[in-house]
Amino acid sequence: MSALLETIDRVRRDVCALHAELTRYELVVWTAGNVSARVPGYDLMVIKPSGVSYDDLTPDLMVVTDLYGTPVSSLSADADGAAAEWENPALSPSSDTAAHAYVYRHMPDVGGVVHTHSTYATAWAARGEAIPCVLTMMGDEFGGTIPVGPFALIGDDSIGRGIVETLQESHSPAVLMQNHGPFTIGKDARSAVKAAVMCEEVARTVHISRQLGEPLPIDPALIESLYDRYQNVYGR
Ligand SMILES: O=C(CO)[C@@H](O)[C@H](O)COP(=O)(O)O
Repeated sequence: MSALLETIDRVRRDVCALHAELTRYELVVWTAGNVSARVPGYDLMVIKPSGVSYDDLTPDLMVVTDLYGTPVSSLSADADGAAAEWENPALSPSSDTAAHAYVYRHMPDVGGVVHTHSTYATAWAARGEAIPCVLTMMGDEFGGTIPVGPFALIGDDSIGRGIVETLQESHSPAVLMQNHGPFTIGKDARSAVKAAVMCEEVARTVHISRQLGEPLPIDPALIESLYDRYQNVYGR
């Protein structure tokens, strides 16, 4: 099997397995939400099919598309110059494919994108309110506030434009798309899933904190320091 086909195989298995993390952490219900990953070295991505139950997702149902969201099942030349062909399922890619594709085209360091409707983060999105950085965990993972992106209709690249415009100037790997829910990015799909899990966790904690009174802000210089340690030292 060619290196490209092996890579597609691996990315499909990873993307499929990561969808199980969305249900494990209760970030989605029914068929809501989606995970995608870039196929390293190629202008290709892998994303879940639209409207399929999480219990029925299998690696071979993950759809390979180009970075405009069009399903593709062959390349005339892989990295070695050889033609490659693979099977795509007879299913449409996720309704958010154009949004994910836009992110990959405009943020070359992003290798994974995730969308959930996790309850607390989506509640903040419904109010169009950014989550203030009042927890060390937020300084660590998000490097500041989790911002709100614009309202955008589903289906074309409007959501993608909102994600890129909002996150380009921020440390945060998460954006709360107004009236919709969180979208997260990462160097790979696993990191984007982690950001989605963390986003829900801090959305819940800050919400509860606000029921008790006004959460205490953290000095921006200390947030930078937390972010730097977590991103560059923690776990090394
Ligand atoms: O909110 C949305 C659409 O943006 C998604 O969460 C959908 O609910 C899931 O759509 P598919 O990925 O199954 O098309």
